Amino acid sequence: MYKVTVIGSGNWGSVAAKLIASNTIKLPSFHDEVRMWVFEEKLPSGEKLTDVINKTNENVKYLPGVKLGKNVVADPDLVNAVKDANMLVFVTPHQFMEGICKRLAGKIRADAEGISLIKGMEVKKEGPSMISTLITKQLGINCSVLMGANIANEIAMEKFSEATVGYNQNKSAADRWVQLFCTPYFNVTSVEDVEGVELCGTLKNVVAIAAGFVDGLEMGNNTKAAIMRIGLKEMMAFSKMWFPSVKDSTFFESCGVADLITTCMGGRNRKVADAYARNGGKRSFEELEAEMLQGQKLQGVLTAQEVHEVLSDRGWLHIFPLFSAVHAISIGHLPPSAIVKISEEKPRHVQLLSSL
Ligand SMILES: NC(=O)c1ccc[n+]([C@@H]2O[C@H](COP(=O)([O-])OP(=O)(O)OC[C@H]3O[C@@H](n4cnc5c(N)ncnc54)[C@H](O)[C@@H]3O)[C@@H](O)[C@H]2O)c1
Ligand SMILES: O=P(O)(O)OC[C@H](O)CO
Repeated sequence: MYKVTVIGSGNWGSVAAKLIASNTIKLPSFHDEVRMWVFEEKLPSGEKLTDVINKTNENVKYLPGVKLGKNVVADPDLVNAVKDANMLVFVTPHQFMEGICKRLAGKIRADAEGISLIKGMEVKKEGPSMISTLITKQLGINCSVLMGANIANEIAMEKFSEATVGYNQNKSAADRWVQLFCTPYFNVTSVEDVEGVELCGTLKNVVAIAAGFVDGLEMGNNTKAAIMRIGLKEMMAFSKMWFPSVKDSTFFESCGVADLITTCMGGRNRKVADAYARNGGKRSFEELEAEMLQGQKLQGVLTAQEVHEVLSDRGWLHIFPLFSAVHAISIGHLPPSAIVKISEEKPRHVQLLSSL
């Protein structure tokens, strides 16, 4: 029997728990109960978020108005939440994963399998390191990934979308994850390319920030399409430079071009970057994030910084003018309008990218 714990309970974490719970209750090889670890916090009412989720079956802070399923049990104790589980679903903002893995090391079942829904990476001396790698190294478990064109609120309303599971070798684990997540409105397929899938999900957040700048400057659809096209080229080039095994075909799955489109049209990174540009860069991302997202977290600004670190370390910044501009603008070194200045570098940029 398989027992599932979801580690994380933000906007996407809550929707993931709902999707999974709708399946575990029907599939005989899974325990009905889905445990969801909650980073505990007090609500303005003075009540604890975990208590309210368990009382109302709703994550009133991160996914208000949506029932999670009676078989979802919120648990504020991380170690207790994972102790019986052999299928671990990781879905927190990426900056918290190092600490979470440290707390989980030695505390999980020996036969556990993991899947990461987290869009983000870490910076190591040798270059970018993916969150699935962090999980595998720190916890000693196999870790697949699930990414896609997945704005959580739309999936919570059961509107049709697709996602991609990325796996390395372990196809039977991938099949089990597909079975666990698939519903009539959430169509999941798998590809043997963990890094490719995870890099798509991670890097599209940087392009989404660029798309938000374009919207905030009211530059129109053609400019936004150009930014998305250049962004996709940089995503592919960056991925293949660091991970040569990444497959071109992965970029045409839901995790690739489809996620890039949805995130540049309707995501949180786009929304906050739009506000940043409208304010002429005078209000920081931190301030806008806190005001506009009410506890939800942006990943794009931090990822742009991480991308900048690994590229500058290698002297490769000039090959990635869009990624570089997003970072420089988001820390206030360039004005938002600099996002289209990359076109001036076009001949060199195109030449460099096509030589990769
Ligand atoms: N929301 C979406 O539409 C969506 C869709 C696909 C993927 N994702 C990805 O899923 C991941 C999780 O995003 P989300 O939308 O579920 O979260 P979120 O941004 O909605 O919420 C932030 C979460 O972080 C928690 N948190 C705050 N401080 C913490 C700490 N110190 N330690 C641990 N947790 C802390 C909060 O309790 C909350 O659960 C991210 O990588 C995101 O890119 C999100
Ligand atoms: O709202 P964002 O910008 O974090 O994007 C959400 C998802 O990643 C879209 O697939």
